[in-house]
Amino acid sequence: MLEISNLSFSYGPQPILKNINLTFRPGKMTAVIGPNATGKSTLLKCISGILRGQGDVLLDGVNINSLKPQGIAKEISYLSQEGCGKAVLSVFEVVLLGRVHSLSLKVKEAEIQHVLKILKQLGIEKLAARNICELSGGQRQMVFIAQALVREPSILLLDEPTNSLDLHRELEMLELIKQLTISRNLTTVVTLHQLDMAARYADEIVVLSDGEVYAAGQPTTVLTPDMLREVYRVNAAVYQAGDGVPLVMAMNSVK
Ligand SMILES: Nc1ncnc2c1ncn2[C@@H]1O[C@H](COP(=O)(O)OP(=O)(O)OP(=O)(O)O)[C@@H](O)[C@H]1O
Repeated sequence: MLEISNLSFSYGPQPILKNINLTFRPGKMTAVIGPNATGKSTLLKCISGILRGQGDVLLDGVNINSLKPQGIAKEISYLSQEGCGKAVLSVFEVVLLGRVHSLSLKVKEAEIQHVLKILKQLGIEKLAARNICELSGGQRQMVFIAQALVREPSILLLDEPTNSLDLHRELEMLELIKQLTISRNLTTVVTLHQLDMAARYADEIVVLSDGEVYAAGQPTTVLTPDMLREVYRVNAAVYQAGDGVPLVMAMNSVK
């Protein structure tokens, strides 16, 4: 279980995260939503140990800041929004780097098979020998997701994982993340801007507003016209799909 207790963080004088308290459970996928610049990425960075705030991030009761970097890397996979820079690496090598905590100079056959399996699972095995920087934005995104998954973490943190993906790939990706969350009992936290996708795939939704938790709970209780007006400043109706999943129909921005 992942617990965040009284977490606050600031880059400078302005507080970005303000006294956040949340619990994320194994086998469940949580979507963190909210307008731009409300602190979603910062929250994931604090959970992953990249940033240190005030308060506690507890993994099964252990403060992650007390773990060594290898210990954190073994438990937590974090997919950031940042790109690959200018690295001259093949797709295979990029994904293999996801196993860095268990690699030695001579790469074992089992590690190679691990990488091949995840490439196949994501349908990107044909890209294995390509240079990462020569791929399209969507292909690159798939590779970094493969890198996050190949680590076999217990906590999976994905910052806008469906960025740059077409609609088919987007659905495929969220279905895979959901399926892995259940089958591997992962504690999965994703930031998303697509509210209908959050409603369909997340077990719980956390709404961040100006660095604070505005609401947290099941999609049907969190996605309301009031929340959309107050947090997103849009007038919207919320319908129900045939299977009961909320559907957000935004109508206009609130002036
Ligand atoms: N490295 C940094 N140094 C200073 N300020 C930063 C830094 N990174 C982010 N911020 C600021 O912190 C605030 C929250 O940023 P963050 O990236 O967490 O928001 P977000 O909710 O993920 O936004 P988006 O939906 O646009 O990706 C913003 O005001 C941003 O400008």
